Amino acid sequence: MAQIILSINAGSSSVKVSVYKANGKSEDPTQLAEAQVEGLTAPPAKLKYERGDEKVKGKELDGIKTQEDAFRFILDQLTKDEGLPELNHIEDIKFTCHRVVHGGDYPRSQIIDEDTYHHIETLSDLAPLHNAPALTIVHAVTSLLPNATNIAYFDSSFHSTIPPHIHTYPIDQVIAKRNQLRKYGFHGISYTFIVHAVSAYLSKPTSTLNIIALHLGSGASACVIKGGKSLDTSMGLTPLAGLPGATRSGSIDPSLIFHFTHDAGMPSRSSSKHMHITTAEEILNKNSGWKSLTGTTDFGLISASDKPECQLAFFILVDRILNYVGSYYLKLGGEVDALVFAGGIGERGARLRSEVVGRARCLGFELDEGRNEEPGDGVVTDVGREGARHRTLICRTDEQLEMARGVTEESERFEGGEIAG
Ligand SMILES: Nc1ncnc2c1ncn2[C@@H]1O[C@H](COP(=O)(O)OP(=O)(O)O)[C@@H](O)[C@H]1O
Ligand SMILES: CC(=O)OP(=O)(O)O
Ligand SMILES: [Mg+2]
Repeated sequence: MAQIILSINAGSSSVKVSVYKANGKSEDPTQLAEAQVEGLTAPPAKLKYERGDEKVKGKELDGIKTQEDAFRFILDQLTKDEGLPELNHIEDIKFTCHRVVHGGDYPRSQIIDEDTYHHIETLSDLAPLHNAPALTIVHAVTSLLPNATNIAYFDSSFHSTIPPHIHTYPIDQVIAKRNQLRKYGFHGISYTFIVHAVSAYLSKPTSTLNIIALHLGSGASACVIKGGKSLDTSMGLTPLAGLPGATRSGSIDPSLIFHFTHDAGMPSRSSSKHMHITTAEEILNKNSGWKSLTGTTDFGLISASDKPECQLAFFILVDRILNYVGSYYLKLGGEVDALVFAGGIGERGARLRSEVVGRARCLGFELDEGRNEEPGDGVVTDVGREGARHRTLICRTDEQLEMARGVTEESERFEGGEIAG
């Protein structure tokens, strides 16, 4: 009997679910189908579906507003697809992997039992756009797919190698330790994929790989990776810090919010029994970023528009990215194998890459504009000018595949024992 893995990636604006057939421990699982509901922050949500040659793109969906709605819709689509007989018996779904953004101190993936579930719930306040929605999907899976073992993969785990002088905030350390206030960092499942893909592409062992990686999606972050490990990243205690995003401000002067509204410290409308966020957090997480500047969360539209507000948003992102490229280059002492673009904007935003790399020329990064415009669809593509001092790459990151690999490699750690081919 084939063992089926469902890999579920709940982002802030999308839910992506990939279905895999396991091929034993040492081989990558085979993808059978991938469904994606995107645009949850820019309704109507849209469906993208791929199974073999069958492709649906941009189908508008009514009434799909939350990550849970999106997941339920996708599961229905998958189990009803006659071209996907592997999912006709849902009891064959052995593992469901869930991307959980904030994992606190968890250094690696965990089976989601009652304790883990509640621990993830307590971290919801620190990732208000992510943890609670991911748990609604875990909850749905337990009732819809009772035979599946749920495993959480944490975005924060990859950054457990960040040293204390980088992850410590200069505040009272008694309070910092008691309340676990430090930099955690996120997008780590994506950065793990990027490390493996780029080291294979460059034929360099991961332990010697030095890169500056940019994961630019609805949430955007930068990461400096030294010897294959995270040395620093732009997100912090929460995914709000660092680069701006679709609805997030990114880093601002912390005092700003008290000048913005007198209600900053009051509980927000989004607070619930399990998640407590203030008006300040609500404003900075949900009503800022591209949405507040331009009225759209779609960076593709922003990049293509010559409206002044779109130009402003576009160059704000360019500027903030350069802050990290410059400082991370220093942190690597100039020993950089590549600058890597990933995530929806990083992979599809030719104009953004061109503006960023053009300004990083003094560091030795240069683009081949032709390849930048039409990079093809390999997992890793070199878009740098031949002969440039450092390479510039695009990596089509795949968080679902990274989680599914994790399951097949470590299946004996999880309930259900060794994975079969
Ligand atoms: N051609 C494009 N140029 C720039 N950005 C794009 C383009 N196409 C899509 N995007 C942007 O990619 C972002 C979504 O990235 P993705 O990584 O899929 O998001 P998520 O964080 O939800 O996983 C959206 O802001 C979308 O507008
Ligand atoms: C951590 C984070 O911001 O994730 P996403 O970009 O998927 O919202
Ligand atoms: Mg994402």
